[in-house]
Amino acid sequence: MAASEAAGRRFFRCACYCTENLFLSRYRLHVRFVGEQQLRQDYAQILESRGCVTPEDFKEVLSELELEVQRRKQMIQKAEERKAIIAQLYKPVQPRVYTLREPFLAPEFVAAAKYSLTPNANLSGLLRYIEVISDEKKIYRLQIFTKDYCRMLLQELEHFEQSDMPKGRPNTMNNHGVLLHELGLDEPLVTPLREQYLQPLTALLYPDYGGGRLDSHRAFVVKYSLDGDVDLSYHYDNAEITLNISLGRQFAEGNLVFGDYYEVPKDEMSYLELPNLPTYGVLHRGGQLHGALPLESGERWNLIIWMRASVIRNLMCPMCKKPPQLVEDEGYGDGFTLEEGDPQTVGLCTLT
Ligand SMILES: O=C(O)CCC(=O)C(=O)O
Ligand SMILES: [Fe+2]
Repeated sequence: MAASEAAGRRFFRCACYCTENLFLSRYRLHVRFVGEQQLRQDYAQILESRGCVTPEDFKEVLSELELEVQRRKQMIQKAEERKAIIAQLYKPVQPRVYTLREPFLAPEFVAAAKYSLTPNANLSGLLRYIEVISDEKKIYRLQIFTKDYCRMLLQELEHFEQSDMPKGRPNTMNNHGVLLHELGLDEPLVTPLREQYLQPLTALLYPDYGGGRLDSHRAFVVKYSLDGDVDLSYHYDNAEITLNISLGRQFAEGNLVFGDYYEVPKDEMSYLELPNLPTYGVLHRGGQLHGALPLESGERWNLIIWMRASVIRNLMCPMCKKPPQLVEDEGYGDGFTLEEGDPQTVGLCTLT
């Protein structure tokens, strides 16, 4: 895919990527960071309450944040370099998994998508095919892949993980996993999955959240193990709608936890715990607060698809909650678009 183009359109990210939602894993805190003074002013108290007490502790936080900002600024260029190297040198062990075929999908999922495409399809009709986990939280579950496909995909992902290919981090909070677009799985696999099978469902399930107007995504696999990431802090996603598919392997615990939608005041939080069922996917709104409890044994691999609708996010970036300040990016970027006649100016990302 040419830089900044996907299906003939250009996608962008929001400039807040370099200043907002920086995650300090040691203190389990997301912060905004533009400089030392602002950091002290905004976070000294909460950081102290979480154990950042000595001047050295604070210095460490500062250098960690400066490093992360540098990483983010260079990310676009690095991602393009990695993609080019992988395309040229990586030899898949399971080439079949790269191109979506209907037999890879669970029959109920195919039936739900086919039903949703019929002229009189409606929500109550669709709910005959999928499980409602929470009506109020709008969380749904259904089998997505066959067992065989999950096994083949895991074999491919593990082969890639063990190869000496360059690898990016799946997101700002997970350290272990695979970015699907870097591996070349976007165009032949995730895009048709989203367009032909997922969007018919999300159009009925989430009409007010862009479910019928999805036009890009970011897909990645997260891996949890006792010697890597074991859990995931509470957060919301940079997505309108998320699909989280459990791929396996053998594991104990590591349940997902869902709280309320991000706009709901904190003292009213209600929690829902959900085990990971291999081959099944959980659909939720990106703004639904969630996290993952600690894994107790084994390895847990989940495929996460952050689905995006530019018509929604162009009005407000879900991360900084302001109109997006557009910055050039590669591929689907973070899903923002610039429509013709749009008065917004485009900032160029400073690659330092
Ligand atoms: O651990 C999981 O399965 C959830 C991952 C997740 O929420 C995310 O990557 O946004
Ligand atoms: Fe998430």
